[in-house]
Amino acid sequence: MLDYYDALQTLLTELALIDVEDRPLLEAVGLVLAEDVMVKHDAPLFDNSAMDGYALGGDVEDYQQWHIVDRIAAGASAADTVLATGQAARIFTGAPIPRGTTTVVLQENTQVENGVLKISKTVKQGQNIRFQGEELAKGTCLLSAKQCLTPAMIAMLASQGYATVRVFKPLTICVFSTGNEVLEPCQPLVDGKIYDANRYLLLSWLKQSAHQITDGGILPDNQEKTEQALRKASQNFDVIITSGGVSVGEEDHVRAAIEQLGKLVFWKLAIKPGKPFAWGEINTTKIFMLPGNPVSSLVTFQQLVVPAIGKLAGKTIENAQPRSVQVKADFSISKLQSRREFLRVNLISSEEGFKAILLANQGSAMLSTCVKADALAEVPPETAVSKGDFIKVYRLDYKV
Ligand SMILES: Nc1nc2c(c(=O)[nH]1)N[C@H]1C(S)=C(S)[C@@H](COP(=O)(O)OP(=O)(O)OC[C@H]3O[C@@H](n4cnc5c(N)ncnc54)[C@H](O)[C@@H]3O)O[C@H]1N2
Ligand code: MOO
Repeated sequence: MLDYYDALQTLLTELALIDVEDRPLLEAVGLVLAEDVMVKHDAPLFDNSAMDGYALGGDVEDYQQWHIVDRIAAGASAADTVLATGQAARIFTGAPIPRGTTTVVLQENTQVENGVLKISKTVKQGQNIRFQGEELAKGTCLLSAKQCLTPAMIAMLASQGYATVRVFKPLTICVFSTGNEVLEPCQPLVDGKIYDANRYLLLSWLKQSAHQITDGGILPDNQEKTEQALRKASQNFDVIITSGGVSVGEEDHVRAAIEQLGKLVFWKLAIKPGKPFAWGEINTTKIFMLPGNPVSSLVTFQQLVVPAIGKLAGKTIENAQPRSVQVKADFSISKLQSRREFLRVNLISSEEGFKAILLANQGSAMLSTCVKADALAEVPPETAVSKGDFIKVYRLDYKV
């Protein structure tokens, strides 16, 4: 059986797609930046006031009162004003400070009578001024390539006057369920049949991403129809994801179909749940085949396919890795397992930091535990856990 981290490394090393395009900022969030972006303008753009108040000219310790000579609002220019010693200008947050300003005093700490300003609290030189370039200097790197664009990055690009940004193209992804037993939730329930959970899990998860997601429906347990549907999908999509029919049963047709159509890699992963997992290619289309049990689908999707999609979407191997944090176990496990376990846990905040509480019902078909869980706690093979041990958890945050 293959170790989880070896499987992850193989996927992240082997997979890459590289189409790029320029997109308006608001159509780029969640996509991966294709090139480094430089600081076009110093930030702040010009020396400006951090507060509503008064800009003061001259040495603040020497003076008790100032003559107000100007009023500068945000958006106005201060180019024509020079404050001499003993002069002040009414000023607002974000407004450019005039030349000669040595400090800005808060309006709450002032009194004005007949155009003369008095200050009720000691002020220091250089207070409440945001200086040009103190945050970012023109010509330095603003954002480095191959990271996923967050709303903060989009805001940063806008603040630098970028209207478009070069990103890796969104992926087109098609999701299928498989199996004669699987029904749509709108269909009447018949003996021996079950309602589809996996396709709804994967589609709703993926639809939160910036990629283009298509519902491929349910494939019957029929070799010819499975092959037909996958051949057609491979002509239209970058990525195909299936669930079910991947293990060793006679009615498991997906693997056989991919073997006919392209290249198949089948893994027995040393993880629980999620042992049978396959991936492959039909021409340039990448295919991921998840095990049918819903929790096995969820675990392999989060721990392997989400990182693989990240890499295909342009991320570096490092940025595509799933992120774990260390928390204290609030449970013990003495029975050793040969496979690495991903257990559904709640994370509870305590005085010693976050603790992982093990949920009941860890069976690989028990989806209700996923509804309650905050994270997947990892227990390495042949490892016991004692209450208070630090363990790795992967948050169940449904990100792509
Ligand atoms: N002889 C063996 N049998 C099984 C093995 C094995 O190694 N030897 N592995 C077991 C493990 S572990 C898993 S996980 C499952 C995975 O099997 P498949 O990927 O072939 O999945 P199916 O057999 O099609 O289905 C398994 C299970 O999940 C239900 N299912 C399938 N699709 C859906 C769906 N869209 N929504 C909800 N539930 C679904 C299906 O009805 C089955 O109950 O194989 C074990 N067997
Ligand atoms: O490993 Mo399977 O995924 O136990 O259900």
